Parts: sequence; C-alpha cells; structure tokens
Amino acid sequence: MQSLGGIRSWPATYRATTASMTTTTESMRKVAQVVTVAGSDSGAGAGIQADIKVCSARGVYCASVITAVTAQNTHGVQSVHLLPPEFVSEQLKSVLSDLQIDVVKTGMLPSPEIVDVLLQSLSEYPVRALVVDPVMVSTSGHVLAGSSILSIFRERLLPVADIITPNVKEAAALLGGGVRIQTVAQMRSAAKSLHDMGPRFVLVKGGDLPDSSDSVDVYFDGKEFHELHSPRITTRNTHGTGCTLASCIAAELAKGSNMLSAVKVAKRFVDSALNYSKDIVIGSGMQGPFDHFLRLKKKDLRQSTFNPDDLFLYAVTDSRMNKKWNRSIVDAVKAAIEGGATIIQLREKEAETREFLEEAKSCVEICRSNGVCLLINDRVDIALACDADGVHVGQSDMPVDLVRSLLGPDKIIGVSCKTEEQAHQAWKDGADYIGSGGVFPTNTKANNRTIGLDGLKEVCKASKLPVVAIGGIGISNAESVMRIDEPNLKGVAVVSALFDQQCVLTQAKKLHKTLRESKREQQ
Ligand SMILES: Cc1ncc(COP(=O)(O)OP(=O)(O)O)c(N)n1
Ligand SMILES: Cc1ncsc1CCOP(=O)(O)O
Ligand SMILES: [Mg+2]
Repeated sequence: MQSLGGIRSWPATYRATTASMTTTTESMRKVAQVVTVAGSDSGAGAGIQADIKVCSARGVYCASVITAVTAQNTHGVQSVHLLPPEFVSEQLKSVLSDLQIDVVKTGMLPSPEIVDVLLQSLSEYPVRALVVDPVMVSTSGHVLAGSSILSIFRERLLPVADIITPNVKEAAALLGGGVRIQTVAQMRSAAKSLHDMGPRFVLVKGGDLPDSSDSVDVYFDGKEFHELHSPRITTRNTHGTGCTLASCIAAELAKGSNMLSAVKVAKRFVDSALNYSKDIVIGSGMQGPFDHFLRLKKKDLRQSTFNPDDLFLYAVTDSRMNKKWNRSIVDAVKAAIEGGATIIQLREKEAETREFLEEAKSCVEICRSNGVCLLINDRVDIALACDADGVHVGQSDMPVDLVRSLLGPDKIIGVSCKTEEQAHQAWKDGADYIGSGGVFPTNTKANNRTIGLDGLKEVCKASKLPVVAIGGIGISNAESVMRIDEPNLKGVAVVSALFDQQCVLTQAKKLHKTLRESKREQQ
C-alpha cells in the first residue's frame, strides 16, 4: 500500500457501492467509520473494547478485527491466545470488502504473520489513513508483542502508517540499539528518527517520563515539532489510555480532521476522561479502566466539551492594535496559536459586522485545524453565524442565561466578574468560566475598575467555576498572578502583551514559557 499525502483513493468496490447507495435515496448519510485491528481485553479497559467505546463516544462507527484474546483484568494479563493469521485475514476481508472504512487503527499485532496479513489486506482495500499504536507491553508489564514483530514493523508497517503513537518504551524498542528516552529533548530526537522510518507523523507519548509535572507528548510532522502539554492527573484508572488516544485520533481523522487537530482533540478527550473518571472504582487491582462516556453522564452537560485548562494562555485580539501593527486578525490569531495560545477571543470593538463575520469565519477555520477554541467577545450573533466555540460577555452585555438559551448546551460561555456576587450569579446562570479583572491598571479598556490580586482571589474563592485573570498582565507580572495559588485560577488573558507588540509569536512563546515555569514552581 502506498502512503498517500492526504486522502487515499477509494477502491473500486467502495466507489461502486457508495454510488449505488447515493442514487438509491438522497437522504442517505455517510457515517464515519473506523476498524480497529487489535486484541480483546476481557476487562474491557483497553484493546478492542476501549477502541469501540472511544469511537462511539466520538460519534464514529467502529468495526473490529480481533488479533488475540487476552484474559485480563485490573490486576494484569493472566493469559493470551493468538488468533490464527488466516482467521485475522478472514475478518479483515469481511469488514473491508463491505463497510466503507475511512481509517484503520492498529493496536496489539502479536506476530509478524498477523502484520503480514494486515498489510496484504490494506493493499487490496486501501483506506484513507492508517493509525498505528505500536502496543508491545501492557500497563501491568505483560509482553503483548515481542521483539519478533520489530523488523516487520520497521520495514513494512511504519512506512505505510500515517501516524504512529508509541510511548517512550515503545519508541525506544522500535529504534533499537539501546536508545534511552528520559527527557523531552530525547523524545524529540526519537520522534525524528522514527519519522525517518516512514510514517507521515509521529506522536511520542511522554506519560511515563520520570520527574515531569506535566504530561508532555511530542508531535513531529517531518518539519516542525509541537510539544503538547497537559497536567498530570493522579489516578489508578489509566488502563487503556494509549488505545483511547490512538482510537480517538482515528475517529477524528475519519470525520475529516487534519492530523494535528485530531491529535489535539484526542489528547483533550483522554485528559477529560481521566479527570472525569479519576475516582471511579472498577475492579480491585491497580490498573483501573476509565469511563469514555463522560459526555452522556455528566450532570451538567454544558461543561462537557470545555476543558478549563484551555484558559492557560488566553489571547484576546484588539482591532486597533492589529491596525497599528499593520496585521490582519487572521495573522494575529495564527501567530498567537503558534506561540502557544490555548484559547482565542476575537474582541473587535470597532469592526463592521460584515467584515468581522468574514474574519471570524477564517479564524474559526484556523483555530479548529489547530484544536484551539475560538470565542467571540460580546457578539452572540457573530458567534452563531460563524459557528464559534462560544462567547465572552461582561456585566453590561447580554445576560448569560439568555446567551445560553441562544447558543445551546454545548457552546462555551465566559462572563466577566469583579465581585463575589457576580461570581455566584455566573454559576447559577450557566457560565463555563469567569474572566476576572482588571487585575492591574490597563490602557486597553477605558474606565475599568482595577480589582488587584486581592479582588481576583476573592472572585476565585467565591466560585466553583474556572477563572482566568485579565487586565494589565504580561511577562513581567504573570508569575505574581499565578502565585495567588487558587486551584480554580487556570491562566491569564492578555491583549496588549501579545498584540501591541512587533512580534506576536515571540511574545506568545515567552509568556507561555513564563506561565509554564510558574506552574512548575507551584507543583
Ligand atoms: C477573558 C475575558 N475576561 C474579561 C473580559 C471583559 O469583558 P467585558 O467585561 O464584557 O468587557 P469588554 O471586553 O467587552 O470590553 C474579556 N473580554 N475577556
Ligand atoms: C478586556 C478587559 N477586561 C478587563 S481588563 C481588559 C483589558 C485587558 O487588556 P490588556 O491585557 O492589554 O491589559
Ligand atoms: Mg463585553
């Protein structure tokens, strides 16, 4: 199977079937489809069972080709039974010759013969993308695919993979030669060496890195590296994390995402699921599974898609500043994201509606392809028209409960609060987060009372909602803000520190680094 630069061409059988289906009735809908080629986990935390749950949770149909059956629970793997390669081949044929599979995701491929039949099937029935999670050892330390598979992985599977998602141990095993991966710098170097083996994208997962307060994954596209940070979640329920991440990437690709966006969404999904399930008790062993269906179960469905950690570096645009520095909103947003902004708000007080809408649509596209949420300041109409991820309103803008009724349950709503009472009301009205400030004096917003660090602390203490600090914040004082050490203070929102600057990218990178360092100090 040749590795295609983007979308692979459909096999003739698929095109014929789709054509006849679409002529049958106009209303037929193509459903995004993944097949997982992996092992069964009787405890249902990982393997085929996890893959089906993830895809279902992400709205994607998931077929399964079973390579091995494991007797497994939260204590570990008790025994493994490999399926004959001919039978794996039969399953592949059944699925790929009938269903309209968009993406193949692989997990446990326990023998070279099974990898061989998979490669044969893929050459006969090409798909749009191949996601390879090179599963080798279970969470409990049981070998699921030994060194016999390494040469066929290196020589034949990796060259046709669109993305591979090894953890540091798997990356070291694939590279061979006693490579040690214990730092982010070594993860980058491993990602590059693995990329040289042929996959289009590499994600080296750093969850097992020693001495790291964050969980850092390194993504490499052949040219650029991205470090994807998320807070480490302390829980026993981590069994199946790798399968979940790879399946979620596959599901997002099947829905049409580009690779970076799929990876970011997947990482966010895993973090949210881990966080949501950190206290559940299933089984008596040390490797508990987690719950993939958080969206269905969360009492407050409104907050299910919003990750409070996205408030870490909140970039708020300003039309006057962009004009002054002669850059478009789109360029400003691109640079902020590249520099590490974790959420964007378009605050374009002077823009004409038509022009603003067009710019907002372009920004939605950029943000979506980078897995970053985009909110609109004040203008609920613009947010609806461009399908932004949400809105930020102040105390004299449209009331939050009305915004909620207009935007529906899934959009993000932020509200400005200076006082305890406003913070209580924000929760009652159904806001997702609070913007609190101005913390320090600012020229960006006229006639705005400064509340200081004490005022910020008061708002944080008064609410269960996540809070982002705003007003006069930049590289020189961001650390003092984060040092107030309130658990729901998630980050800083800045306008001039990014956009009233010659180089948005440089300033964003510096501010991101400052925030990371101050967070590390607190841990
Ligand atoms: C994250 C964030 N926090 C506060 C504000 C201020 O909003 P508001 O009080 O409505 O004032 P304007 O921005 O509309 O002037 C914000 N925009 N973002
Ligand atoms: C919109 C807003 N809301 C409270 S202060 C402020 C302005 C923040 O701008 P800057 O980061 O340039 O001080
Ligand atoms: Mg406002």
